[in-house]
Amino acid sequence: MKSKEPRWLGADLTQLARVGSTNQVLRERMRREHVPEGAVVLAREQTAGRGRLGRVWWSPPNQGLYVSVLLYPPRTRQGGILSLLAGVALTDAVEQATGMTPGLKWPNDAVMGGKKYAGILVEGGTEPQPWAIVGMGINVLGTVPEDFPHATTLSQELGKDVDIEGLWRHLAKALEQRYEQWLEDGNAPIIAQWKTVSVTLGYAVEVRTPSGLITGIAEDVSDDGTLWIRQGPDRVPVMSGEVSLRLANGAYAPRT
Ligand SMILES: O=C(O)CCCC[C@@H]1SC[C@@H]2NC(=O)N[C@@H]21
Repeated sequence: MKSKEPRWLGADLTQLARVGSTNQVLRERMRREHVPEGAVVLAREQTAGRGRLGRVWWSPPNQGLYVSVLLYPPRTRQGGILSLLAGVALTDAVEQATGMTPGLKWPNDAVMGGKKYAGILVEGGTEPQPWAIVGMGINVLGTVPEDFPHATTLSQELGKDVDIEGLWRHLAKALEQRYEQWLEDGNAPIIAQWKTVSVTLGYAVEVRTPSGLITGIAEDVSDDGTLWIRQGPDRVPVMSGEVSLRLANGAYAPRT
């Protein structure tokens, strides 16, 4: 995909040294005033970074890219696809910034060397119009503490430092391009790209879903973002959940 300067994403940019959560900063501003689409909040450190499922996102100072972007997806479109879209854009950006192609584990864990280096949290609503805050936390520099054995940083995997500002420039462009591609062409090209970097399809998996544990072979992701698990003659759809991949020894890799 051709790389060009973002035209609207980041035109409204708030850069902060230390915040609780960039998603929260953007949400609070939305409660006070109309915020334009493409508004960005970037921080060098988060003290209460939010992860999926109520977890805390480790966000030490000057080591990561902690960013939230506001989008107003059209009412007629499935906003649920945005977390997969953000994963695809992040992969584009890391590839452009480092020359390495990382992977994506469904729905949107960004992985390199079998470990998670970034996470995506999309929070949204429908009033007064559909909105989505796409929050991305990327472990860029240094190493992760030992109590996160399944996490990593980009520099740890690459064996050299990665420029956080440069990575952000690539990410802003990629996110704008993928979002515009989605507005113009729909879900299919995003899902097709997601599949090319999938570290899920073809694996034996265990998926923790709101309605229980599902095991089987991850067979497909349909254009609406649903993961399909093969269980013998049956195919089971999974709309949301956390995937663990089965390892060679038969155990499931703990969720990242
Ligand atoms: O659990 C996950 O994998 C998602 C982590 C998302 C973390 C990012 S950091 C920037 C933004 N602000 C937050 O509070 N969370 C997201």
